[in-house]
Amino acid sequence: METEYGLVDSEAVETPGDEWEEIDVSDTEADRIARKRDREFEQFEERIKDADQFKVEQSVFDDATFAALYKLVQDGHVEAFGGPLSTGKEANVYHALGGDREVAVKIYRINSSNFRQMRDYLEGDPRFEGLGGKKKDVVLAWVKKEYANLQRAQAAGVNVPDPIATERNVLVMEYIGDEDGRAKRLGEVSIENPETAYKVVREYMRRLYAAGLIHGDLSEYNIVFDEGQLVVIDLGQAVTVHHPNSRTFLERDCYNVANFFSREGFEVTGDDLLEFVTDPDPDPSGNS
Ligand SMILES: Nc1ncnc2c1ncn2[C@@H]1O[C@H](COP(=O)(O)OP(=O)(O)OP(=O)(O)O)[C@@H](O)[C@H]1O
Repeated sequence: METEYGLVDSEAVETPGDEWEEIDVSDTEADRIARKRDREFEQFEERIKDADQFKVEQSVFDDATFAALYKLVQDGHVEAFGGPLSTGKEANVYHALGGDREVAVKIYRINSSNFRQMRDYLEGDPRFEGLGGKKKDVVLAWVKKEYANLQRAQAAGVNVPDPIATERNVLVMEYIGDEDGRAKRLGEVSIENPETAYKVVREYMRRLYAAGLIHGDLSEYNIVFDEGQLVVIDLGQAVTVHHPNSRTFLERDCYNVANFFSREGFEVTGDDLLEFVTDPDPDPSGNS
């Protein structure tokens, strides 16, 4: 069954009828179920490979990635895939229909991922102690880290996409955007009141830091504007305060954010922002 989204509807995977299955008397029920599942998976893989939005990418998605997508469909987290929202070096992000809402599906590439840099970002993180240097393990840990970071940020009161599920190298999260497309980045909109926006971002950074996390790549590119709200995205590289370079990452985030808002007409320095973010009891009325 074709859907407007492409065709990865689990319902659409034809279930073979008994008539074309030759029953081998030596088969156990478990064997038959396993064979049926294999066939359904093969059909799913063929359909997804043929879907327009994946055509250019099929060479980079290995069988294990298709199996992960299939599992997410079976578990009801994804019903049908839409088009790509972003095609990056490490991952592609696709729009999709979830069980009851629109979702964003971020698929990391195992092979072309810059896993050495990923490994560096995982260093010192008590959640991933003992992680070896194998490329696949690093990428899979990274996906789990991104999911855990979203959960932690959300619990700390930071507006981030709701994390929904992970499976191997795939992360499913809430889609931030509307029928016209993904939410615009802060750098793509004209900000009416930069001071208010700055204070929201500043408070998000403080909450994140108080929860032991530093975004590590925060700028106008990773903050989006959705229905009057600012939402922080891309928490994959966010590190815990235990990371040996956490202070450097925090300073960089503060300078990037402060420079952006200064360019937008609200004068603030990276040092002012750093002081606010690391102050356990800051004065919220302060302008810095
Ligand atoms: N939950 C989401 N809802 C809607 N769009 C999203 C979502 N997550 C990511 N995107 C879109 O995909 C783009 C890339 O996502 P993200 O920054 O998480 O991935 P990335 O691989 O780190 O990309 P980049 O290398 O460009 O930083 C975002 O800029 C945004 O446009």
